[in-house]
Amino acid sequence: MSTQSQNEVRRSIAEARTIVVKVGSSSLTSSSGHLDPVRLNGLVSAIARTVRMDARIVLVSSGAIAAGFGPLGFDSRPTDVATQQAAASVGQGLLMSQYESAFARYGLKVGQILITARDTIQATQYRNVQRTLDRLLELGVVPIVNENDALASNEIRFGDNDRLSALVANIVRADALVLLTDVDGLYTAPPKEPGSQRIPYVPNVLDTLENVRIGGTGSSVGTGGMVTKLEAARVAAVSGIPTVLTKASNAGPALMGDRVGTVFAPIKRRGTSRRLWIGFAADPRGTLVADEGAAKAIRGGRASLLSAGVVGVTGEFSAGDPVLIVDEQGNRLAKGLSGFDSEEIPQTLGRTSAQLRKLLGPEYAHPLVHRDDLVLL
Ligand SMILES: Nc1ncnc2c1ncn2[C@@H]1O[C@H](COP(=O)(O)OP(=O)(O)O)[C@@H](O)[C@H]1O
Ligand SMILES: N[C@@H](CCC(=O)OP(=O)(O)O)C(=O)O
Repeated sequence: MSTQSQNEVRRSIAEARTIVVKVGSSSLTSSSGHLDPVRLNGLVSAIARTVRMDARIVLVSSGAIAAGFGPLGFDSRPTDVATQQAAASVGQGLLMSQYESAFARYGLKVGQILITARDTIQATQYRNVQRTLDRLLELGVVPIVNENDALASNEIRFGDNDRLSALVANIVRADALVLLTDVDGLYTAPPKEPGSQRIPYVPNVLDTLENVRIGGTGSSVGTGGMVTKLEAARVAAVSGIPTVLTKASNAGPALMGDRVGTVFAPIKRRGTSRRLWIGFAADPRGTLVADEGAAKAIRGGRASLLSAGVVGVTGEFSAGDPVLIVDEQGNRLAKGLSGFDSEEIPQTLGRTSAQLRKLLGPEYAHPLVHRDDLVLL
């Protein structure tokens, strides 16, 4: 895919039909960390204007914990997981109630979707989330997504909503991702540092960003800082989706394609939702080790992984489960869906399809990972 100019990327955002807008806690709260209705209303007004111009918007909104800790009598955002979960449980309803009345002023309905990381990992759940989001959009509803903080277990929590928003952009096959935060884009260093400058355009977010220093959160309420926003922009870029990162008060101009914030160009053409799930969301259940020849074929693209080129297997999984494919040095090559149960694999290793047919029967004469089920990393 040839590199697009900044203007082209901004125009594609202005013309996007389906857009995922992510807003961070720091953009919805006052300096004391409590939910700020003025900021929330400003965002809703920008989104409503875009929806009126026939766009479909999914809003990924943080802010449940921020909305909940005040009513529970805490002075500041809690730091332990159990109290954060309790605050999110109280705050999520309050957050939705504010969104519901703010969008109602523009005649728009909202629908709440709370997602855990597991919902993006398991294929059936992923499709379920996809079906609900698609239907809400068809019905003209603005889906409002947050991580299901009250239930998310600590080990596999997103924690921030940045990466979740990039996965949601994949799920709804979005044309653009808009990341709204408390700074106007990516800077050459954390913006509080004197001399740091905004970077208006990143043509390839996979390149090392030379002379850019990325730091964590700048507020007492934000979670991932710039690190997770860049991860989100990377996932979007390799999924064929352009991203604009800017401050929440610039939501309107960003959605119009104006030169605010930082835009990240898409790098690859958009894959199918299923391949994107395999590549980004699926949690590998085991590992297959490819020999030198197979590793080369896989790196070249469009090759299946045959049992003849596999020298090792670890993990317990069933046919259809996601697996990681590595070379003999342990370098990650690809993710794919296994064609066999893990316990069937040892007897197939090193054998050609003809040998498998003869030794084990015709049902074994197929690739270990078919190329349609394989995504390069
Ligand atoms: N190079 C950088 N450019 C811009 N912001 C940066 C950079 N490094 C760190 N940051 C910090 O990232 C913060 C935004 O992330 P975060 O606080 O998690 O916000 P949100 O709540 O919107 O997710 C900014 O306030 C800023 O202090
Ligand atoms: N899901 C949490 C969001 C956690 C968080 O602070 O995320 P972010 O502001 O996007 O870095 C909440 O609603 O409070």
